[in-house]
Amino acid sequence: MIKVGIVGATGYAGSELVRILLGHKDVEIKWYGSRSYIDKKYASIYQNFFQLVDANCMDDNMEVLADQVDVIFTATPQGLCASLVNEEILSKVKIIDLSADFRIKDVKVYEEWYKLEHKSPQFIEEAVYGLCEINREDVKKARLVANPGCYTTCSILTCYPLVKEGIIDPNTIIVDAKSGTSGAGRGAKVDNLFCEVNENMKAYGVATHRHTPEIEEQLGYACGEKITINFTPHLVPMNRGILATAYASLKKDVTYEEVKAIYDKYYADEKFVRVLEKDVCPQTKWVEGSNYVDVNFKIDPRTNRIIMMGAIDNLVKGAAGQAVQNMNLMFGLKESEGLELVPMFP
Ligand SMILES: NC(=O)C1=CN([C@@H]2O[C@H](COP(=O)(O)OP(=O)(O)OC[C@H]3O[C@@H](n4cnc5c(N)ncnc54)[C@H](OP(=O)(O)O)[C@@H]3O)[C@@H](O)[C@H]2O)C=CC1
Ligand SMILES: CC(=O)N[C@@H](CCC(=O)OP(=O)(O)O)C(=O)O
Repeated sequence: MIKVGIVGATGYAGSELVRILLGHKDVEIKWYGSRSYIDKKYASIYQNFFQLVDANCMDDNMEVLADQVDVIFTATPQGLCASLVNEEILSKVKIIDLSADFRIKDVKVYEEWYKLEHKSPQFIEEAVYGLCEINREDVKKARLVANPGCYTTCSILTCYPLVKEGIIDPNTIIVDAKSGTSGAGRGAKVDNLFCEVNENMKAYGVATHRHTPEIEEQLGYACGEKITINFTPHLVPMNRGILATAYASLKKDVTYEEVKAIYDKYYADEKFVRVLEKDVCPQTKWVEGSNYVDVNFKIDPRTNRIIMMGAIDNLVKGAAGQAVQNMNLMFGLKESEGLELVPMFP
């Protein structure tokens, strides 16, 4: 059995890790880390785990944790993993960080967009960006994985094949994305109160959202040049789900069949990416509770642009599910172990 510790098990991403890992046949959760609930029963915080989890919450002492487990998931605020990790810990355990601390290769870009000083820049280079469909072979060898952001997972996988194949001009990409409020975590914030979110929709982080450089960096690797894009997130009155609609100019005339063949080239063998049938638009409800990414596209001949669409569950493929997918690769397990979750509908 693989022994797992979760730092930040009491957050939304951490509790989703618990939900998924309880159904994973090769895993035993040894450590339910928390800052505010140390020594409290984990199942008293999330009663959905009543009679399923007997453990108490523990602190976030990674030094101690590293002697007791094989892998640590850090599902904690930005900066925390970088402030706790060190060479001794990394020599004993694998780390999958759900925050952004090791996603961006240029530390100056990270510090500028996150308004934080990076506490462990020495590990940035070796960290593998854990988007399994693109970096699978590197993830298998990694001891530190930077689990991608939720909007970024959805946006990158939606656009990746057409950027990689040079079908679209990547500098014309505009991603318009919507997220449910669980994307903002469990912490109390006025912006996420019922009256602020219910029956409402709002853009935020316009031209400043920190997922912008992450999308630019990864799509930049795909086309082999630095790119800039527009990314606008919106908060919508749902618990879970992200829908990304991306617009870009086509570099040449292409038919539906040609573009479909490109998506199929990259995704036909990918268990968790479903390229939908012609004219079917992805919906968040069709992926809810699952690790799937549903994608599709439509060519608009009037504007010579293509509209690419993707949907994920932000807590599963956008966070905990992808983290477990990474763990499976790192430990040589079946990539989909524990993740064969059928989407919930309605
Ligand atoms: N929510 C989502 O959809 C996604 C989240 N992520 C990332 O995952 C991480 C967790 O997000 P999310 O679960 O939403 O956030 P939450 O606010 O719901 O949870 C944060 C967790 O971190 C713990 N924590 C906070 N501060 C500290 C600290 N100083 N030391 C130790 N533990 C601490 C909290 O513990 P306690 O409450 O017990 O004090 C809690 O368990 C973030 O980096 C986020 O960006 C990534 C992709 C998607
Ligand atoms: C709705 C909402 O607030 N979503 C979060 C993104 C969550 C995520 O993916 O977080 P990290 O990249 O920070 O790990 C936000 O926009 O900040």
